[in-house]
Amino acid sequence: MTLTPLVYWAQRHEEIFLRVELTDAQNIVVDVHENSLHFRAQGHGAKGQNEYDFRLEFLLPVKPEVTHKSTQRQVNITVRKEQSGWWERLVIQERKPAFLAPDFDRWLDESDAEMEIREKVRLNLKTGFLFVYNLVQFLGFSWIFVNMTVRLFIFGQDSLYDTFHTISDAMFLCQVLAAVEVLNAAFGVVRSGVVPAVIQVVGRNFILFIIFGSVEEMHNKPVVFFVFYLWSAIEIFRYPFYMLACFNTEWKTLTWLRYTIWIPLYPLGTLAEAVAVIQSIPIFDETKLFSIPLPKAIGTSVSFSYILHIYLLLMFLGLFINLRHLYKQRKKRFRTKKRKAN
Ligand SMILES: CCCCCCCCCCCCC[C@@H](O)CC(=O)SCCNC(=O)CCNC(=O)[C@H](O)C(C)(C)COP(=O)(O)OP(=O)(O)OC[C@H]1O[C@@H](n2cnc3c(N)ncnc32)[C@H](O)[C@@H]1OP(=O)(O)O
Repeated sequence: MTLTPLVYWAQRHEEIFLRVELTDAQNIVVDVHENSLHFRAQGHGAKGQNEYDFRLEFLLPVKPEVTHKSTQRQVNITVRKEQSGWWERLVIQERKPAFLAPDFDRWLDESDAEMEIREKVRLNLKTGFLFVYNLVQFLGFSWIFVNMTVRLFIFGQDSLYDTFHTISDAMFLCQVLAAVEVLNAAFGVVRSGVVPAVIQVVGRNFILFIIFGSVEEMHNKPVVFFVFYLWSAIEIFRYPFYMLACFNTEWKTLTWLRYTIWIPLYPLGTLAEAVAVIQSIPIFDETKLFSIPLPKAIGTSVSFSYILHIYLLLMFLGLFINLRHLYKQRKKRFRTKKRKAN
């Protein structure tokens, strides 16, 4: 005897979902023809182990291709609508068949489904934007790192003296773009802390634009090489890690590198930046660049080097905040991974 199983349904603008209440279904046949669907299978349904069968005459045309997946408890069928849109009911007859009921687990009304579409579009746009941003930064920092490495091999120590002239344009571009990371954190585009991102971006750009960019005497100092090399050494791992994260993918070695090599690089990078600041102090004193003029009664001007002394203190505060942040991120990442593995 052929029986009818219970069938639950829900829809989206593009597709129809059917859930057939049959456990351990076998020999499943689902035929879709113009407006109709015919299902046949053996399994355990409301009337025990038997052959179950049903037919639906859809309200509007559907595409002939159909996908179905059988789990231990049910058979899930997805049918694609011929034209995107919202159906006022599933079947052509106004009285719905007795075996058919709404699938409240998947049920959305039209406005909820539209919101779901908008959310999907928003997510796709966000992923696309982040992927392109990370790709551009990866290419920029890779160019910097490879260029500096090749020049070091070819010109040896001499290459330390002309880093600014050969690399600074690319570094300016990458570091200006890095301001996006502060905005991403501030507007919740990514789950980063705003304070660590501000410290990172403002800290580096201060060194790049004020200490190196505006003081010509700093351009041919070897410290530029060390600062640029240490900055780019982390970024050639960090950005590809983010690129994979955009697609919820990861490569274990890359994840390990992203969350580990900051341990030596961050203190070394801060040290190199501090050396640059210290080397620039006498130059600022001498040239009076950026000095703050005072009223005649008090004196001539306050040298920018006072600000630099304060900045040196801020650097170590910033270093502490970001080391703590990176340590927490590392612990969170590897703890979650271990838990998932157990
Ligand atoms: C206004 C007052 C300013 C005062 C300034 C004072 C100056 C202080 C100076 C301090 C010294 C600075 C020294 C420094 O410049 C030296 C160096 O950089 S040396 C080189 C070594 N450096 C590093 O290793 C640091 C590299 N930078 C970073 O790691 C980040 O910039 C940092 C903000 C420090 C941390 O990153 P974040 O908070 O984003 O952590 P995660 O990477 O774990 O990300 C969290 C989650 O967000 C996702 N995410 C983040 N960004 C993206 C992206 N672009 N695309 C896609 N996804 C992204 C990420 O996947 C994580 O997701 P989940 O939680 O799901 O895993």
